[in-house]
Amino acid sequence: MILFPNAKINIGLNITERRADGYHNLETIFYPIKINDVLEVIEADSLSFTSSGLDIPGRMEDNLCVKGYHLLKKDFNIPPVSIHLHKHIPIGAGLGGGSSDAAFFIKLMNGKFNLGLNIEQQQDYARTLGADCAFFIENKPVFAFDRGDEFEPIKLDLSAYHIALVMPPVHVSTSEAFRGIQPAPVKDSLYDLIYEPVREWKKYIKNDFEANIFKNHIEIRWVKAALYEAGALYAAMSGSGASVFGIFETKPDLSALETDNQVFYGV
Ligand SMILES: C[C@@](CO)(OP(=O)(O)O)[C@H](O)COP(=O)(O)OP(=O)(O)OC[C@H]1O[C@@H](n2ccc(N)nc2=O)[C@H](O)[C@@H]1O
Ligand SMILES: Nc1ncnc2c1ncn2[C@@H]1O[C@H](COP(=O)(O)OP(=O)(O)O)[C@@H](O)[C@H]1O
Repeated sequence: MILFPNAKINIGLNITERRADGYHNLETIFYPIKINDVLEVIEADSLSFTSSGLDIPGRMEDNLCVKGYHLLKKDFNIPPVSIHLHKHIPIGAGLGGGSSDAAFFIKLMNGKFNLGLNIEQQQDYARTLGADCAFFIENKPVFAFDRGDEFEPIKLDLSAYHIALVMPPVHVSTSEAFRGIQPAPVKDSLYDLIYEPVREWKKYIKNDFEANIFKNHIEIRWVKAALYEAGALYAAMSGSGASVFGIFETKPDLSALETDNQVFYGV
C-alpha cells in the first residue's frame, strides 16, 4: 500500500505562553501544501525501514514511521512490515515532513490492518509522536492552539493563488527555534485575522520565530524580502523555518533565487 504524505505551511504563528511540561502554547494556521513524500508499507517477515531521496538524519529507530509502528504494536497485534520512504519534503524546513510521514503511517496501518481507529483515536496516537503530527490525520486547514495539537477547522481556500516555497540551504531545528523566545499573549487571534484579505495579511499576521531566526540566518530574511520584491501578496517563514513561502496572484519569476535555494512553484 502506498500513500503520499504532504507538507504544511504555517500562516502566522504566535507563541503565547511557556508551559510547565517544557512546551509552549501557541496559535497558528496549518495549511496543507502539495510537496509530497512517498510511503510504502508491505507485510514482511521482520520490521525494516529503508529510504531513498533526501538523506534523513538519525538511525532507523529514530524515524517517526518506525516510532509509529512501535506505538501501534503496543496496542494491536500487527505483523512485521517493511517500510520504504522516498523523502522529497525538505528536512528541518518547518514543513512538518517527518510528522506527516508518521501521521500517514498511522492512517495506512489503520486501513491496511483494519485497526478500527476513528479520527480522534488516530490523532491521539499521532500527538504522542510530535506536536504537529495530529494535524496531518485530517490534513485540512485548521486554526491550531495549545501545543499546536488542538484544532478548530477553518474555511480557507488559497487554490486561486499561486503559492511558491523557497528552501534556503539552512536547517533549523524546532527546539533551537524556541530558544530565546519570549511568549506573549495576543490581542487579535489568528482565528479571526485569517479572514482578512490575503493582501492585508502582512499588516497583521506574523511568525514569532522570524526575529530570532533571521538574526542567526540572514539568508532566510533575504529570501522573504526577495519574495515580496517578486510581487508576493504575503510572504513568511513557515513554522520554525528555514523554508519561506510566498502567496502570489500568478506564478512569479524566482529564477534569481534558484542558484542558492531550492524553489517549489505552485504548491
Ligand atoms: C512549532 C511548530 C509549528 O508548526 O514547528 P515546526 O516543527 O512545524 O517548524 C510545530 O508545532 C512543532 O511540531 P513538532 O516538530 O512536531 O514538535 P515536537 O517534535 O513535538 O517538539 C520539538 C521541540 O519543540 C519544542 N516545542 C514544540 C511545540 C510546542 N508547542 N512547544 C515547544 O516548546 C519543544 O522543545 C520540543 O521538544
Ligand atoms: N520521516 C522523517 N522525515 C524527516 N525527518 C525525520 C523523519 N523521522 C524522524 N525525523 C527527524 O525529525 C527531524 C525534523 O524533521 P522535519 O519533520 O523534516 O522538520 P520540521 O519539524 O522542521 O518540519 C529530522 O532532523 C530527523 O532527525
